[in-house]
Amino acid sequence: MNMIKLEGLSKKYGNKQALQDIHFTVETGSIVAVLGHNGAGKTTLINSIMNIVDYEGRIEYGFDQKDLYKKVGYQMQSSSYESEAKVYEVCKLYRKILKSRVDLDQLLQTFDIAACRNMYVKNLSGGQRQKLSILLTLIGEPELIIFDELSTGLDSMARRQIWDYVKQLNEEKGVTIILTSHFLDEVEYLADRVVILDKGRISRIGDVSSIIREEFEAAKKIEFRTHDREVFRERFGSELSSSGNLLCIRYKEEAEEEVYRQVKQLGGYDIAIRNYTFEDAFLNMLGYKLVKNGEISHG
Ligand SMILES: Nc1ncnc2c1ncn2[C@@H]1O[C@H](COP(=O)(O)OP(=O)(O)OP(=O)(O)O)[C@@H](O)[C@H]1O
Repeated sequence: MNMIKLEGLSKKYGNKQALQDIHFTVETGSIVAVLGHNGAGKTTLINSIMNIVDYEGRIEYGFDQKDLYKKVGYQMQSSSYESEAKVYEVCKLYRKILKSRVDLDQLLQTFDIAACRNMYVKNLSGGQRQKLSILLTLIGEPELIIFDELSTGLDSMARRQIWDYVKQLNEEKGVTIILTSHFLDEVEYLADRVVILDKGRISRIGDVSSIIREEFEAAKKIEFRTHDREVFRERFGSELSSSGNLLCIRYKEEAEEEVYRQVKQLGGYDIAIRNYTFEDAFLNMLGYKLVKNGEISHG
């Protein structure tokens, strides 16, 4: 069953074509990541789904469209709730507006911010604010939650924690999730399916695992250090690449033992055999490069 179906979605701001002919579906119970560099059209796509901007094309919902704001929880990039208010007051306000009966104390405990209930929102740390903004999307007990840049600005501990909350919500409560992201590790950890936007168009769509398989077939990689790169360059030619201090050889799975033996024999050390990741696939297919924190930009 589909939660969302987009057919020929396009959006222009003046002369600027922000989205062009977007087609895809979001299955109920799935996690779909929309990935793309700055300005690729991610927020415009989400705003169209939320009916916040006008657009051309068609969006079908797996529920009555008049219930959009009841069925969908939307965590926006910049939190719009009142930062001069206290945490518990904001939660109560949301519960009242959404006519919800959800147990706020329990939610605050789940998100590990019960101790902050009487603090002003403006005094929360970045991670606590982010947790609060996720908590607020849950008050209406939505069937679909949209996270726009789920973990931007968080440290690595807080990111992991937030990812686990999101996974739990999806697995235990069956909530459908759409998230936009710049982060490949986040997409690989969370998403069943990924939609890659490039300048307002879909450049690739598919399951995370099939994208990796399609990009690398049955290849794996062996990474290692060496004091003599030249000898490896001569032996492995174009199958050899380097990343910082490491050398990497791409090989077909059946050649594993032989490649390992040769790397050792030629003086490779700190040897590790790895599967290709979504990050490898993404960089390979689009010529993106990684910048700080694993964020992506056009190479
Ligand atoms: N209100 C607007 N008026 C004019 N142009 C806009 C407007 N909003 C977005 N754009 C343009 O549309 C394109 C897509 O923007 P959008 O914000 O959807 O991208 P994004 O992928 O969410 O980017 P980011 O990762 O930086 O948030 C960009 O070129 C942007 O400059």
